[in-house]
Amino acid sequence: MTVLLSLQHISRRFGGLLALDDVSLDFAARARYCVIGPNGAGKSTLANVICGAVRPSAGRVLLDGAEITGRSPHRIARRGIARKFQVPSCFPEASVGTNLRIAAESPAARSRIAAGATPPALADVLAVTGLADLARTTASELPHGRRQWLEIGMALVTAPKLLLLDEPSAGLTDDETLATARMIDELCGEMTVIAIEHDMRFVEAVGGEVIVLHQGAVLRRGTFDEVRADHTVQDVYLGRSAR
Ligand SMILES: Nc1ncnc2c1ncn2[C@@H]1O[C@H](COP(=O)(O)OP(=O)(O)OP(=O)(O)O)[C@@H](O)[C@H]1O
Repeated sequence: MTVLLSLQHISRRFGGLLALDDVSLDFAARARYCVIGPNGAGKSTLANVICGAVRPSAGRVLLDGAEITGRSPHRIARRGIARKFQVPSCFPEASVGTNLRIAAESPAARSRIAAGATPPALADVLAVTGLADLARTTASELPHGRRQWLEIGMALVTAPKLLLLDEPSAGLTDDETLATARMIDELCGEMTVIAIEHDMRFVEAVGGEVIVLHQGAVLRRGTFDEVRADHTVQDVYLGRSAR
């Protein structure tokens, strides 16, 4: 496999608490992953380390073989890691199309183009995010699910190598949850997608590799079926929150 992102012996302490404990993970290019685990397992800290919001106490982060450990979020975004947070960050008074154009002009997008990346056409982004009929709609008028998709679209126009999604199915209807999983399936032809999730229906529908974190360490990684059948995973996580 071609490794896009490599986490090597990552630890992160917050005072006396070890939020990440010697985590080593490789993520392949153009693949999809879901990171699951109980509350406090270290999922957000892992995402924060990847995108530069949190500096690891130990270990290295490599993107395409180049070390990015401890770089600022802006510099990491310019290297091709885009993150969509749970809380929307689009411009509410601007239209869907304008929001996408603003994101396409961002420093991250410009750096990616300068590095030789080809950003997708806005029409393609509107199509893949299911927003083709809503390009002129003001973002604040979008229902929650569509606004989440706009946020994904705003990440896509920066031509990322890696798209990091924080609980992408939170607050979505069942249909929207499945549509988001299908969207990820389409996107991972172009980029790696890592979703931090709680909703096991979504994790199943995404269908990529599942990484289970527990107490800051990787408890298990495998297919959805492998992870679901694992007794330790059932004990620490699935027994409490799966269907
Ligand atoms: N900035 C911080 N300062 C102190 N402790 C922190 C900080 N960020 C995270 N932690 C602690 O690190 C541990 C892991 O937290 P993290 O948010 O990464 O877990 P999580 O798996 O994302 O949990 P959740 O599913 O509840 O969001 C928790 O015990 C949390 O309280």
